[in-house]
Amino acid sequence: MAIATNLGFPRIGGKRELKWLLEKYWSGKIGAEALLEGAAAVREQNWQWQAEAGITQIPVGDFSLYDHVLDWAIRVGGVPAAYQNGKLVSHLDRYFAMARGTQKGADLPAMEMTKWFNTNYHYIVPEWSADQAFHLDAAPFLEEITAAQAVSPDARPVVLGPVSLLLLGKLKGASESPLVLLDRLLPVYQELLAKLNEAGCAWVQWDEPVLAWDLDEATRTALKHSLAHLSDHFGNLKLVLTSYFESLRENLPLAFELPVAAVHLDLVAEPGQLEEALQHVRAEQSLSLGLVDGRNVWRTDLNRAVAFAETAAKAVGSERVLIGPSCSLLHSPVDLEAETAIDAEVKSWLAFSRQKLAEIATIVRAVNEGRDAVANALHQNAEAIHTRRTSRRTHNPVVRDRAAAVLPEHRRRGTEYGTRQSSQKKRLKLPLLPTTTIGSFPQTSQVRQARSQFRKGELTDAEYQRYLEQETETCIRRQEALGLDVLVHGEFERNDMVEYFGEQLEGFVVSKAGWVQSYGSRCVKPPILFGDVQRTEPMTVPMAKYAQSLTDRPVKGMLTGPVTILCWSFVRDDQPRRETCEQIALAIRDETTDLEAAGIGVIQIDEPALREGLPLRKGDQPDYLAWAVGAFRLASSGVRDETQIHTHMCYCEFNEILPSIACLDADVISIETSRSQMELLDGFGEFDYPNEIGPGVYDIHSPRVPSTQEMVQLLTKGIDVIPVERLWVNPDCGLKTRAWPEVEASLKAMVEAASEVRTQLA
Ligand SMILES: CN1c2c(nc(N)[nH]c2=O)NC[C@@H]1CNc1ccc(C(=O)N[C@@H](CCC(=O)N[C@@H](CCC(=O)N[C@@H](CCC(=O)O)C(=O)O)C(=O)O)C(=O)O)cc1
Ligand SMILES: N[C@@H](CCS)C(=O)O
Ligand SMILES: [Zn+2]
Repeated sequence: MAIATNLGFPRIGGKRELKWLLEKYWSGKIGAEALLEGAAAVREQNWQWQAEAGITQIPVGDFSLYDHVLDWAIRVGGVPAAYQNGKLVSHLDRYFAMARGTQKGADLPAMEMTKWFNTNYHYIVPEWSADQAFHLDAAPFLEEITAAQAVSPDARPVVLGPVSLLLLGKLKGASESPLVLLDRLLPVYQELLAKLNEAGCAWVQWDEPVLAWDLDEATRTALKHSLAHLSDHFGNLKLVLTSYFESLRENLPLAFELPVAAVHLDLVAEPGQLEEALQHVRAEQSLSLGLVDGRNVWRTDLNRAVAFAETAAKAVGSERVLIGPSCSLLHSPVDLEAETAIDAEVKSWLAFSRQKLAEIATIVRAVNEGRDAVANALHQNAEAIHTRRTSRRTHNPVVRDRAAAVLPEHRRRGTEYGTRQSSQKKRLKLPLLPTTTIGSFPQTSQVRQARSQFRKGELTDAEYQRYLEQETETCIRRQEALGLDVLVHGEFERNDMVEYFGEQLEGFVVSKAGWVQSYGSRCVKPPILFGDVQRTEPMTVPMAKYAQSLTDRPVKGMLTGPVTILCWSFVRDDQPRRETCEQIALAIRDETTDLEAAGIGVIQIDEPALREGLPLRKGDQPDYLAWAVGAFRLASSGVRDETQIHTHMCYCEFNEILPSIACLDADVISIETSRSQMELLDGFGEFDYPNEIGPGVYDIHSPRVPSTQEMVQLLTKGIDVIPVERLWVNPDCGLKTRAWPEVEASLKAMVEAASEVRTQLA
């Protein structure tokens, strides 16, 4: 009998219960007990939903109060020395100090956060030390297992394997790989396996997501070594080795060689790997088939999925087949049933997490009981798949003709950067080291509430517009008073920098409650890109014009770039991403040229997700970079020389893609650098980045107000690397998550720092 499994469920809760609990706890409105009780209720609900849907092996340990990588760092004793501070009294104080920093009692920054593979989820980067000692700290995990077993006896613990855990972290103060710590870490995993045996677990999900990467010999050896070493301690446990987001490719033979009871295949990333897996699966091994897309929202083609499952079952026997999603459902919204406003036709094409569970159960029944047992479900599914495939809404000839007519000159500015720079200098008349910000200003609860009231009809369109204009005007006046050189309108009208555009572009629908965790309590609601994309009217021009009408200083037009809109949306899977990106680029190009025509002289096109979209395998990267850069250039190059194009990037290591960043040919790029004390900028210097750069001089992720002097030092460092006439002064990223008092204080210090450095240079 094939088994229904799941690799992980969204932890934020159907109504973002965990978000509200966390934020209340952080603001002191509730205590630890209420937080933990509330979190346990969300976890329990998740298990119930999964069990009711017919999932036998429900995951346990996938839930987290903030981040599962942080949980595992702590479970193996990886609390950096600074956080072993006696002033952090409780386990929770320490946990959240590591996740978010603290200024209560101890003064500690947050640990580094970065992207989880190629997703928009961010994890906390474990910090290992050369003298790292490990010990098992898994009591809460074991308690969770007991609680899950009460819901479903075959609950399956999710363990982040030792090789991935080490490699996802950084070994501080050493140039060696964190894998040098592996032998010290393995006894902790050995102890954990003993506890899982004691708990009566049968299967364990052994996540080694690094298998999705190109692996060097050291990592391959580490995987072999770790599992060979631990296999003596498996006892009754059966390990399913899991990786996701990519096919296993050349790592596939290695995965099946390892002493594991099953290997998981992300068959959404690459269906073709099933055939190869059937060649390598050993007689005693099972196959875990990731047939339901865990990170997108489309209904699974069940007839096709069942055919795959049947092929596997025929080859190895259905008792050796596990069926599940391609990856954890962490990256999917919770429940499509909550969506009462999505267009009925599009809704019939969608499946969120709860619907995906039902799909898994249907595939399993089809394999175990025969297709007839689920004939209705298969029939309905086939109809939905057919209407989606043939709908006119997914094929707009006007859009397709326009995309087909794009010529190389549409991706080139009229002249070289040097010529443009002099036209822009003449027009903008900016001082040396111009100061600016990245776009958003605080999204206060009043701003969000006004939007919420407008949506509920409690504010009229005119009232809401007036409110937004007032906020914008206040923001402009504050920037003028601070003495910033290039202003922004503040983005008060935007719920999110991608969803806002999804709401306005044809080819998208937006959900009401399709939240996905981005980091900690912060969530995003990716718009759903189902069809051909077209702009029906200007999206940002009226607000940009209004903001510019308030001041003599230049106000930057603010757009999100095509690659970022693509990466942060749920994107159609019926055509190559490059084609979809090209359509978005054309829509943004229209907006760019309309902003220019409206008199906006500086236009920023944000591309913070350019790096995130990079394929995990090196061999696939050049192709992606070529079309992604091409899309940005298509979006940005329809303007005249004197119109200055900015771009912005954050949350990533840029150095490996520097040549592509230079190819974007933006006149100015602002980048996140302050957390690395401008180290990132060294790459730009060494590479001899040709255009202007604004390295972030302060970290916007923390409420801490930086001093003028520290920013003077950072700028001085910047001048060592980049010619001063090409340097800009700005924060790391937008200020939407911050509060006004700290924003004003920080920007005041930033403007002072720029002016002090100008004086030093005069
Ligand atoms: C730059 N980042 C972004 C990423 N991805 C995006 N799609 N967008 C990004 O900006 N990835 C990388 C980073 C991740 N960073 C962040 C930072 C901040 C957030 C965030 O603050 N998210 C908000 C939700 C934002 C939103 O869409 N809000 C809506 C709905 C607001 C809401 O909940 N309204 C309540 C009432 C609120 C009240 O009364 O106060 C309601 O309707 O019930 C809006 O503004 O209209 C969050 O809260 O998590 C995300 C990623
Ligand atoms: N313009 C956006 C970019 C965030 S990456 C902002 O300022 O929030
Ligand atoms: Zn940013």
